[in-house]
Amino acid sequence: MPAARLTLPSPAKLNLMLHILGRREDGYHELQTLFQFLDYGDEITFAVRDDGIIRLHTEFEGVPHDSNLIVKAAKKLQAQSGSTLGIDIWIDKVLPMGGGIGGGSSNAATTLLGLNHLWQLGWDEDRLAALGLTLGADVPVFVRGHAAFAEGVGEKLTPVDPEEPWYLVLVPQVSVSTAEIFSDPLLTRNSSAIKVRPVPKGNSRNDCLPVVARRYPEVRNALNLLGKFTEAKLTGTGSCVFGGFPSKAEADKVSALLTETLTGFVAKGSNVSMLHRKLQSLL
Ligand SMILES: C[C@@](CO)(OP(=O)(O)O)[C@H](O)COP(=O)(O)OP(=O)(O)OC[C@H]1O[C@@H](n2ccc(N)nc2=O)[C@H](O)[C@@H]1O
Ligand SMILES: Nc1ncnc2c1ncn2[C@@H]1O[C@H](COP(=O)(O)OP(=O)(O)O)[C@@H](O)[C@H]1O
Repeated sequence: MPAARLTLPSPAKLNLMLHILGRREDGYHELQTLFQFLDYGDEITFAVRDDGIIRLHTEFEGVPHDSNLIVKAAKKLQAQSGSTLGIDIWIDKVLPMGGGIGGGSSNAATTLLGLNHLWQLGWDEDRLAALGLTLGADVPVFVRGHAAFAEGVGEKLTPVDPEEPWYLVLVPQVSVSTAEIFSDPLLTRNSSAIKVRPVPKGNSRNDCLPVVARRYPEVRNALNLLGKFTEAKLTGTGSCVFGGFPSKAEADKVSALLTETLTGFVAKGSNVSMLHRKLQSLL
């Protein structure tokens, strides 16, 4: 019998590269991207209720209760599994919203995996990932929990094991709308598909970067500042900017210089999500 209460991590992700290959008829874009997790994220606490009610107790600025991806994920799982149980949920939110580090998608995945465990549904990862995709393109990789090369709109995943450096992630104080970037006429949408695996070196660009940097001076500034110390990259559609370092000490050193004027954090890259490491430890 699993415990009726559980606290689980909800890690961030980085897109180590992101190429846009084209636009589908439904308006969504065909991508090739490399996802890696960070050992850094939110913490979500779940407590089972026996009356079927789903309630998120933590308020989010600008996100109504029923639009929150945590609530949406819980309601979909309850409806599709036929469970009569409910859940109380609290979140310690540290991940910036609209930062391209996947906080909302990660929260949805942690909810799906946490409730699968607490409600004893016995769903396998394929089923949870398929449900997750209906909530957002990035949810499946968080459900699977392994760094991955992603294709399609992000749902075709091949596990990969890139290096796991320490990262300094800068958080410009702007929220970038993914839909806005993907509808910009200046976006490059014709990168050729990479056919060989693993992705050859020299393919680390993010096709969204020129459009995001043009629209957001705060992002441009972060790229310029970090670029003085290491290759500075954009994750997803931004706003976060990151660079890799061989040790925590080196990342901390640059962080101390830059975070005088910019918000940021240092975290280790990880090919196995800390959510999955925690779930493994419960078995
Ligand atoms: C591009 C990525 C890379 O990780 O950006 P970030 O959001 O993380 O920055 C993601 O795949 C984003 O996934 P996600 O944030 O879940 O996007 P969704 O909510 O599914 O889509 C938001 C909107 O972006 C556009 N969109 C999104 C994904 C995609 N492959 N093509 C698109 O054109 C669509 O207009 C869609 O309505
Ligand atoms: N639990 C949640 N955490 C974060 N954002 C959420 C959540 N639920 C809904 N959202 C909405 O999703 C948007 C994108 O959030 P997020 O996933 O954090 O950014 P990104 O896709 O840029 O990494 C937010 O601006 C917010 O309106």
